[in-house]
Amino acid sequence: MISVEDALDALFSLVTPLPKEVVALTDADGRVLVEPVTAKRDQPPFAASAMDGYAVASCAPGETLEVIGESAAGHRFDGQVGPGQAVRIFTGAPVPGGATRVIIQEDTERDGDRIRISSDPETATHIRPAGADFRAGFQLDAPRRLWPEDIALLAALNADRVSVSRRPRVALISTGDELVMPGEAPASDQIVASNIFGLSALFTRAGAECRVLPIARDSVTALREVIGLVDDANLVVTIGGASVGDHDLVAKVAGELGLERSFYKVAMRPGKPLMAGRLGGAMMIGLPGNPVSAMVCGHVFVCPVLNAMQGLPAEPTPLSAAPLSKPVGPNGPREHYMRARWKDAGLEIEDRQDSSLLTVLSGSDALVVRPPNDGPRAAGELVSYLPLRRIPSLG
Ligand SMILES: Nc1nc2c(c(=O)[nH]1)N[C@H]1C(S)=C(S)[C@@H](COP(=O)(O)OP(=O)(O)OC[C@H]3O[C@@H](n4cnc5c(N)ncnc54)[C@H](O)[C@@H]3O)O[C@H]1N2
Ligand code: MOO
Repeated sequence: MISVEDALDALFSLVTPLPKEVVALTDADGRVLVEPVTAKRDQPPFAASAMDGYAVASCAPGETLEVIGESAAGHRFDGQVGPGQAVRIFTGAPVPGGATRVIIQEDTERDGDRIRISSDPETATHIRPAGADFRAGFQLDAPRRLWPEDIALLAALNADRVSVSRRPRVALISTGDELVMPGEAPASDQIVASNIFGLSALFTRAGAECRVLPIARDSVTALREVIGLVDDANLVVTIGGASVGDHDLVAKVAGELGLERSFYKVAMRPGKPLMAGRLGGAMMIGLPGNPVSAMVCGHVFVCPVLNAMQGLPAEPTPLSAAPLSKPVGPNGPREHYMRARWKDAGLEIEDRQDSSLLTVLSGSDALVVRPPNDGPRAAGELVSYLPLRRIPSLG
């Protein structure tokens, strides 16, 4: 058995980065930008008003000024504003020459073409200088995964098309006589295949294009046939059949088909019977069948591999630190990824850690990572964790 760290290194050494492609900005969310994008002009391109009000050269509390024109967003006022004068202005409009500040309209009283400044106007200038957001030459660096906020920035940079990594093509294969697809009627000794759907959702979020192949039944012929359906995948992920039972055929069949095995078995919990190698032109990762094991390995191994394929740095999924809200006993010899949820400003490790419990995983906020042979930990002690849910605004 090798450590999680060594397994990740071995996986990264099997990765071939994918070529780039150009996509419309509307298709770029979640993709990995591989070429930097540079601003060709300042934003805002002119000094702009931050408020609705009046642009003035100067004014004193209680003074009366003459309104000589209007500057609206998209319609600048071309003249100059001088002492004793004001230009009606709206949020986002260019500030006219000569103006030093914008008086918000709440601090004025309008009477025909004159305004009277209140006795106590706000002192802020309410002017956004040209280039306050970015200057011509500003660069959005690559490689980076594009989030909605980056898409907004790219649009502001006037990029309608961007260079991103091609999506890794992932073929997902479930194995087992006991499995039926969701929606089908299971026999009394069958269950519904769940892993591929969770994994496919996870990998799609990691930028992959997933193809779910038919379930491979527990026979050499069936498994060979389904593996034969993999055509242009960059990564083949099998689920189940990885352990030592009589019906666990993945290692045997993949070996017969020419798998150059990199490693088998990792000192972690859950996820011990993980296998990886190169099969023809693709990388192969054999995940354990237990649903929680498969998902945990998806987070710990497959997502970093997909990131590296897309040109991101070959790095483990970053961990954070938080206090425990309840004590936990000592850990065994394998690195343990324990399901936990936020409680009382800390992480509470779930009592039930069996790797078949999807209800526990689905209700968890984090995987607390316990190093091999870690001692007991008291409430309040800091532990490392891998966050499972990252965007609170999405629920
Ligand atoms: N004698 C030993 N037995 C086991 C060991 C061991 O070291 N020695 N390791 C255990 C561990 S740890 C795990 S994890 C499992 C992994 O087994 P496999 O990868 O061979 O998986 P299966 O036996 O095919 O299935 C395990 C479990 O998961 C269910 N399953 C499988 N595929 C799916 C799917 N797509 N969706 C939902 N559920 C699935 C399957 O029905 C089984 O219940 O081995 C232990 N045994
Ligand atoms: O270690 Mo196995 O991956 O369930 O629980």
